[in-house]
Amino acid sequence: EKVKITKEQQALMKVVVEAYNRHQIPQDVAKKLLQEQYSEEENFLLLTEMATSQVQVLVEFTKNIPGFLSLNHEDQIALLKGSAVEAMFLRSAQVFSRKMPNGHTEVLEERIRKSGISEEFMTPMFNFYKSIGELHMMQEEQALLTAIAILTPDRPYVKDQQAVERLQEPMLDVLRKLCVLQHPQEPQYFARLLGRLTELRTLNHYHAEMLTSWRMNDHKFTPLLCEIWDVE
Ligand SMILES: CC(C)c1onc(-c2c(Cl)cccc2Cl)c1COc1ccc2cc(-c3cccc(C(=O)O)c3)sc2c1
Repeated sequence: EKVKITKEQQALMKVVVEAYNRHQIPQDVAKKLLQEQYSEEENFLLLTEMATSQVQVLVEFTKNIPGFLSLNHEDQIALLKGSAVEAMFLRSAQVFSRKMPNGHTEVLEERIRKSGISEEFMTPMFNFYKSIGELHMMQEEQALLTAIAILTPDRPYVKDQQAVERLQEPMLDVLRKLCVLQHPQEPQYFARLLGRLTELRTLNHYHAEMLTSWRMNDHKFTPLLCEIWDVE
């Protein structure tokens, strides 16, 4: 049957996409990736600064997701803590797939590869970046997929999962319709996007180990990252 995005679905998408585009890492912060030198220490410090800036951006974006601020306050925190790493993988993946004009892509890869992350995490991490790049996602899809990842009901410590489901479902609905309308030649496209969310869950586990090994080598994080990742 003819798929049609309703007026209210258009409005929901508009709010999410505008919030996604409005809240970005400040360009002077992103530009540092190109300027500073390349020691493992310098790479780690730069990536820590990017992640800290990204978490601030993520909090502002999340506050603009319709209904999020009406959730139970503890659940809001649980959703942010539970999705931060996934949202940052999605965000940094877009840097790779966007093929940044001013060489951010190579520089970011170089810095991630030389920041004290052990080899075993590089493969799954860069496989994910590659699989996102191959989707050539539109910004509407990126914004909605990030909102859907944040609104995952079964994160640890979420009390009212139904309330989160009620916010996530309309996002999934409009993303499904958008995929059908934008990728008519690829009926499985929506399923491929959701498959990325499953891949992100596995990256959470790798990331927890990355944090442990950084801490074992006495790497320091910022207070915001310590809070969101429950370290120190
Ligand atoms: C604490 C730090 C060492 C760390 O620990 N784990 C991770 C991580 C790594 Cl490695 C990979 C994936 C996820 C995480 Cl969470 C990180 C670094 O996380 C980040 C997070 C977001 C961004 C956005 C960027 C970026 C660049 C240019 C342009 C833009 C742009 O949006 O224009 C964004 S770089 C960047 C680095």
